[in-house]
Order: sequence, then C-alpha cells, then structure tokens
Amino acid sequence: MKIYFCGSIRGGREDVHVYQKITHKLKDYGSVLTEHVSDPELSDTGEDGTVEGDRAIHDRDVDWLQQSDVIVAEVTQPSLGVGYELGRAVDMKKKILCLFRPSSRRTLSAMIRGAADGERFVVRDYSEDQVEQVLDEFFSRPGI
Ligand SMILES: O=c1[nH]c(=O)n([C@H]2C[C@H](O)[C@@H](COP(=O)(O)O)O2)cc1CO
Repeated sequence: MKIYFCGSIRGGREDVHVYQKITHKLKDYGSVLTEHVSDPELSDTGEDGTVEGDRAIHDRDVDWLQQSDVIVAEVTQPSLGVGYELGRAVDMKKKILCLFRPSSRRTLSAMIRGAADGERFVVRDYSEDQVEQVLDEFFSRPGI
C-alpha cells in the first residue's frame, strides 16, 4: 500500500515530532511516499526555495498523490500546502484520514472538518499518545 503523509512544512515545523511518530507507525501498513515531511532536519523553508524547485516539489507531490492508496494528514498546524493536497486528494476520490489534536486549542478549519463524510474522508480528534491506536483503527476499516 502506498501512503501519502501530509504535514506542515512552510506553515511551521512545531509538530514535527508528532509527524515522526505517525510516519513511524504508518510504515507498518505500507510505504510512505513523503517521508521527508517528518524529517526533523527539514526546516520551514522547505526542500528548495527557488521557483523552479517549488514547481518540481508541486509536480512530484501531485504525482505521488495520484499514485497513493491512502492519504493521512496531520492537520493541527495550519498549512496551505496540506489544505491544497487534501483538496486535490478529494477530487481524486482518495481515502483520507485527517488527524487533529484539540489539545492545541486551535479550531480546525470548517473546510476540513466540514468535508468529513465518515467514509472516504475521515476526521479524527486524537492526542499524541493515541497515534498507534487511531491508526490501527483506521487501517483495519473494511476497504482500506
Ligand atoms: O518543501 C516542501 N516539500 C513538500 O513536499 N511540501 C508538501 C508536503 C506537505 O504535506 C505540504 C506542506 O505544505 P506547506 O509547506 O505549505 O506547509 O506540502 C511542501 C514543501 C514546502 O512548501
């Protein structure tokens, strides 16, 4: 199974340790196409700051989205890129899990929470210590 993991990069890297935890667990279910997202060495400038670099990142990521079977997004730290990826993934009719931590005291965008249908697009509130349990639950759903 190919898994596309989304997490904030230029939106801020405060949650990178949570991304690491999620990516580590995701490897139990398949290959993670976007492992760089959870790399603590990657700063909020991203992989490449040039216009050509940004185009290459965009085109590669859209291609990976197309190839992927499941999208898992950590959406607590707001990120334009993650929002864009989720919109594209909905259009591609992909199976999507969004993970949000209410302990952040943020309110998740209505465009993400409001997109949930409980089947193809799942939004799950969780705490950091529930990462394994929440992912096990999601990946044991029929059709995943
Ligand atoms: O360098 C990058 N590499 C990359 O793969 N992305 C993708 C993957 C992430 O899930 C998402 C993060 O978007 P943003 O940088 O707007 O927070 O975009 C984003 C950047 C920088 O915007």
